[in-house]
Amino acid sequence: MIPYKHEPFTDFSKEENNTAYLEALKKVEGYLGEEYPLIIGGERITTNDQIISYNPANKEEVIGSVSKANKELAEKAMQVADETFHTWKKVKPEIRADVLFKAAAIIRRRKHEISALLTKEAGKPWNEADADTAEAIDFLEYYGRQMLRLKDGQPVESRPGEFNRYDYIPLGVGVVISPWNFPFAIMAGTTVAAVVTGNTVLLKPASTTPVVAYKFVEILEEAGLPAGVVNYIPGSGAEVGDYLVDHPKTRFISFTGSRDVGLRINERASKLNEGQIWLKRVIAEMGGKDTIVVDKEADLELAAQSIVKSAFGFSGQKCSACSRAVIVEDVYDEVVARVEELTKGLSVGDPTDLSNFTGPVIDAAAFKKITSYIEIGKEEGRIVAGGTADDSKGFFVNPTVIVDVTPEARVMKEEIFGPVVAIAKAKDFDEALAIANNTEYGLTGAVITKNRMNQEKAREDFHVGNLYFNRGCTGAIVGYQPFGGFNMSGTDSKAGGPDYLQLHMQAKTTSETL
Ligand SMILES: NC(=O)c1ccc[n+]([C@@H]2O[C@H](COP(=O)([O-])OP(=O)(O)OC[C@H]3O[C@@H](n4cnc5c(N)ncnc54)[C@H](O)[C@@H]3O)[C@@H](O)[C@H]2O)c1
Ligand SMILES: N[C@@H](CCC=O)C(=O)O
Repeated sequence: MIPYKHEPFTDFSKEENNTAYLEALKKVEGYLGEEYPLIIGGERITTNDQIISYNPANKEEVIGSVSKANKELAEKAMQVADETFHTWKKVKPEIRADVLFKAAAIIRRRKHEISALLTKEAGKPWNEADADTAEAIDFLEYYGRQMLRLKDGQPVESRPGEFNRYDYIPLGVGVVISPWNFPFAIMAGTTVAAVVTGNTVLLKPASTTPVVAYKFVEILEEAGLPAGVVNYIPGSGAEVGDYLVDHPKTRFISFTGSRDVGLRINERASKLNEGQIWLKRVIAEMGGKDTIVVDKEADLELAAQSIVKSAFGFSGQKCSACSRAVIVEDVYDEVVARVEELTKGLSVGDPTDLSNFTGPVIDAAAFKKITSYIEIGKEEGRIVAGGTADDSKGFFVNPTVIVDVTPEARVMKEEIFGPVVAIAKAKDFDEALAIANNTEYGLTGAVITKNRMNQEKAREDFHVGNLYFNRGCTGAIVGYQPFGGFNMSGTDSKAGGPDYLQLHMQAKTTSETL
């Protein structure tokens, strides 16, 4: 087994990669508008009620129509997953891991096609789509290897005349609920973590990006995953989501999405339903209001570049995005001026065109929410770049910089999830850190400083799950920067980290008297 190493990103300045991506876009365009059934126990089920997936850069373009599960079909999927659990849990961990390695190999071969589908379905620019696909490969390779490490449990002590063991066994049926913003990586990572540990899965992808999730389930089948281990059941969060979260046979829920839905799931999952004989486990990765702090002793060009890239990459639609910057007053004007200049140089447009830095936001609801926050920002601060939007063809919002806001401003405290960054001034580094900590979230943060003492202060006191020094606050790599946050950012489950798989298993102690 070769050691884990993360999947390299594609260099699109190379002619051959550029050509390959354009060909992949053509391939995807060749299958736009197709219909996709549910997959329950390997059976394809087509429903009259359909979810239509649109291209957010071109509202007229249908990516695909996907059958929509209702409560009855969710119940059928639950029965299948529950039955399949009894056979899948007996399959050796090595074989389960092999399915992941094979799936990684298939995705590697179809890498640009998957990424091109992300460009069309989620509006991801080439580099962002490429990173999403690479991260999915990383999850498969990393979790496969982690399972091989954990398959014989952990060592414990034994006294003379005694043989003690500490093993991990699977939990049961897991409901995996994934978001649209990493529609391949997070959907795939959360699914395979559950699968490789011996559980069966009901996969409910986000309704705006269900087609790429269907392609993933097909890849798992091709890799040899038995029918019924992963069941593909797109549907309404309110109907299918609530039904499965409440279901007495649900053993755990792996959710990634917004704070409000995460809280709802956590609350419902805590209630005992008739026939339920366990406490449901909830893994919840939720929102963020992530800050880059700029110290007075800092590389100011690096600071501005980091803010702009982390705020506006994929139109700020990352839980890790820099949606607030706090800059020490000595360097405030200089950094703000450079952020303004860089932002004004960004091009926004159809992400199929490599020359556009960023594309649309995901849908009409996101467009409305983000533009209404821009209006709030006009009252709370001063807009120095962007502030405009256009939804005539797709949902385009220009990267927006709001400066001179107070730490208590709504644009400084609430997750906007779009290309909007709010900037506040602090009198010194300590005040900057206090402002950075004044949200209910605690996901990512970055500090740009050359002052070692301030860096160490931040290492201790900046209360976020992922803290970065002298770089931006997005782009965690599986196995290198395990990802997850504190407080309202979720259960800090650290996807892509050494403790993640254990969340999908329970430990069993056996003790034999010799
Ligand atoms: N912390 C992380 O790792 C992480 C990663 C990606 C995204 N996010 C967060 O996700 C959010 C954006 O994603 P989104 O808009 O898809 O989030 P969302 O909460 O609207 O939806 C997430 C998923 O939950 C489902 N859902 C909705 N209502 C439900 C219910 N009542 N019961 C069960 N499921 C339900 C949706 O259909 C979707 O599949 C942002 O807040 C972002 O910060 C967090
Ligand atoms: N893991 C990603 C963010 C995932 C949430 O949107 C990052 O580190 O940028």
